[in-house]
Amino acid sequence: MRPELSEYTPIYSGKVRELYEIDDEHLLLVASDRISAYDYILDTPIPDKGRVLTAMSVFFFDALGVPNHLAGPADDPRIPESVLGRALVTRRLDMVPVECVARGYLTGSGLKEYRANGEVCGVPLPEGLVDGSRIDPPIFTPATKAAVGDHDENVSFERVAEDVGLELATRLRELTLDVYARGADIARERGIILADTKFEFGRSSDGDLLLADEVLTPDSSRYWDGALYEPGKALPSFDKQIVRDWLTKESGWSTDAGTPPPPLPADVVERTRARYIEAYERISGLSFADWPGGAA
Ligand SMILES: CCOC(=O)Cn1cc(-c2ncnc(N)c2C#N)cn1
Repeated sequence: MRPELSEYTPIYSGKVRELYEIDDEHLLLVASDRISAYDYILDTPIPDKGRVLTAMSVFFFDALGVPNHLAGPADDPRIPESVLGRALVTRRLDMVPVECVARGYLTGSGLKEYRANGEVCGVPLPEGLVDGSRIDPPIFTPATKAAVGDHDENVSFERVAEDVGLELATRLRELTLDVYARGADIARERGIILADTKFEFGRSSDGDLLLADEVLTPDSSRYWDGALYEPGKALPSFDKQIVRDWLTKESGWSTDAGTPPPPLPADVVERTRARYIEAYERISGLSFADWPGGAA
C-alpha cells in the first residue's frame, strides 16, 4: 500500500516541480505536467511530461554513473500512486548554491553576453561566433539561483570561488563539464543536440559531493534536433517549438501582449507530448510504455 502525497510535508515549489520531505534523510522530487513558455507557466498541462522528464533523469543518472542523490528506484514503495512515474526518492543534501551551467553551443543569455563583450561568465571566446555556434571545448558558465520567476544571474568562475571556495569551485567546473560532455555525446549519437544544461550539486551528510536535481532534461537543457542544426540559424527547441510557434503565429497572442498566453489546443498538446516521448525513446533506446505510472 503506497502512502498518500498528503502524508509528506511540502518544502519547495518551483515553476514546474515540487519537493516534499519524506523523513529526515529523504525527499520526494516531483515533476509536474506543467510547461513554461516565454516565462509564463501555461494554463494547459502536457500529459506525461512529468513522467517523461523523470524517465530521462533516471536514464542519465544510470548512464553517466556519477555519484548522485537518487535513493530508490522509479517504483520505490515510498512514492505515492498519484505521482508514480513522475517522482523520485532522493537523499536530502546540503545544496551548493550554484547553478552549474555547461555550454557547448552559443545562444540565449550566453550569446547576449558574448555580443556585448566577447566573453561569457568571464570566459573569452573567439571572434565571429553567431547564434548556434559550437563552443569547443564546452565552457562552464555558472549562475546564481534567482527567486522563482526571475532569471538566474550569470557569474564568473572567480565569483563562484569567492562564494564556495576555490577547491569546490574547481570540482564543480570539472564535474559539470565532464558530465555535460558525456551526456551530450550520448544524445548526439542519437541525433539530438544538448546545446547547454544546468546541474545542481549537494553534499551528503558524510561529505560526498553528489549530482542532484534533474539531469539533462529538456527543462534543464536546450534540446535541438541534430538533423536541423546549422550555425547562425535560430535553432528551434526540440520540445517547445510547437507550443512557441502556435502561441506566436496562430493564437493571436504575442510576447508583448502583456497578458498571459491562451490555453493550448488539443493537437498542440498531443504533438508536444509526442515530442517529449520521442526525445526520451531516441536518447534512451527504451520504450516509454515501460515506464511506471500513467493512465490506470
Ligand atoms: C523543486 C525542485 O528543486 C529545485 O528546483 C532545487 N532544489 C533541490 C533541492 C534539494 N535539497 C536537498 N536535497 C536534494 N537532493 C535536493 C534536490 N534535488 C532543493 N531545491
